[in-house]
Amino acid sequence: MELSIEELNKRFGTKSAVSNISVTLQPGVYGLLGANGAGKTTLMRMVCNILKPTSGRILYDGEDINRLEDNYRNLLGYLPQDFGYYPDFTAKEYLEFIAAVKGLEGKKAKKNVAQVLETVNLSDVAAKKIRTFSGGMKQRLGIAQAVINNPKILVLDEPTAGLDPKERMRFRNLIAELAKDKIVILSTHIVSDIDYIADDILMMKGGCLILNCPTEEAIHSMDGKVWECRLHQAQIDKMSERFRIVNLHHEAGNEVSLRIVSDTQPISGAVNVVPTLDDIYLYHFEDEEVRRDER
Ligand SMILES: Nc1ncnc2c1ncn2[C@@H]1O[C@H](COP(=O)(O)OP(=O)(O)OP(=O)(O)O)[C@@H](O)[C@H]1O
Repeated sequence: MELSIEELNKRFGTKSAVSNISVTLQPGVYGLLGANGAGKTTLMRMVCNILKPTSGRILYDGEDINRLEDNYRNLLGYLPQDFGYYPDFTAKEYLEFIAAVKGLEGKKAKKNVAQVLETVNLSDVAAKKIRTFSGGMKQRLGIAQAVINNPKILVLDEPTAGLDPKERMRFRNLIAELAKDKIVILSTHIVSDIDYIADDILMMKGGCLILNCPTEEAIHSMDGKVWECRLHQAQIDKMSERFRIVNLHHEAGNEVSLRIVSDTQPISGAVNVVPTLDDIYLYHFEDEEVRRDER
């Protein structure tokens, strides 16, 4: 199974939201990272064939997705950012409704509804109205509707927005479990959402794909660029003007320990440390709003 995105462009008037993206996806979890407005949603909507590209094409196993029509839709599961649910439906009613929309009927629909409720751990509350659900429960219901047809391609747009740390962890485990034999694309601007579960990192900036490689490789690309040092409180302002500070921790006696991303040693005495995904994000998005780990 292969999804090939070829020279994909999307313009809104004069605004280029997605610029010339080419990437081939195979089963695995792809973490789509980028700041707000980077073009993640636009790319995902094109992958789901909801939005037509200005130019370029997307092929599923060599066939243009436009030609596959309903067959392609049946392969897809999509959790949009603004996932709309019906507050007066129970979880079960809602999933039965989605199953019908997706063309599942009778016993098959019943079986799949029960199965996905189990998978997302909502069986106990299947008969409760969605309006009584917490944010995390609603997001899990969102995942359930996306996977009800056992899709080959699962597209999740900012699926952890509004979740508390415990829900985020549960969510990560759920995705890892669901990802088998699927192409999963998960967009986020929160690095920790994809830490551990993304096999590959796709990083977007200003509509362009600026990084496309296995997560391990992306992390190793930062080898020798992440530093730690201890400084006096009074030196911090100067350092933060000159360098990208990933982390800052106040120690005893007016000392501060700093984690810095820099191509060269920022200050004598600074030592190289093992990089993380957070460091990569900051390295590439120094000029933009940085929303890192919200654990
Ligand atoms: N329908 C539209 N009309 C005009 N401009 C649009 C439209 N949709 C998106 N854009 C613009 O395209 C750019 C990319 O938007 P997109 O929503 O894809 O980014 P994103 O990375 O998903 O950001 P976010 O995390 O905020 O959702 C933004 O500048 C946005 O304002």
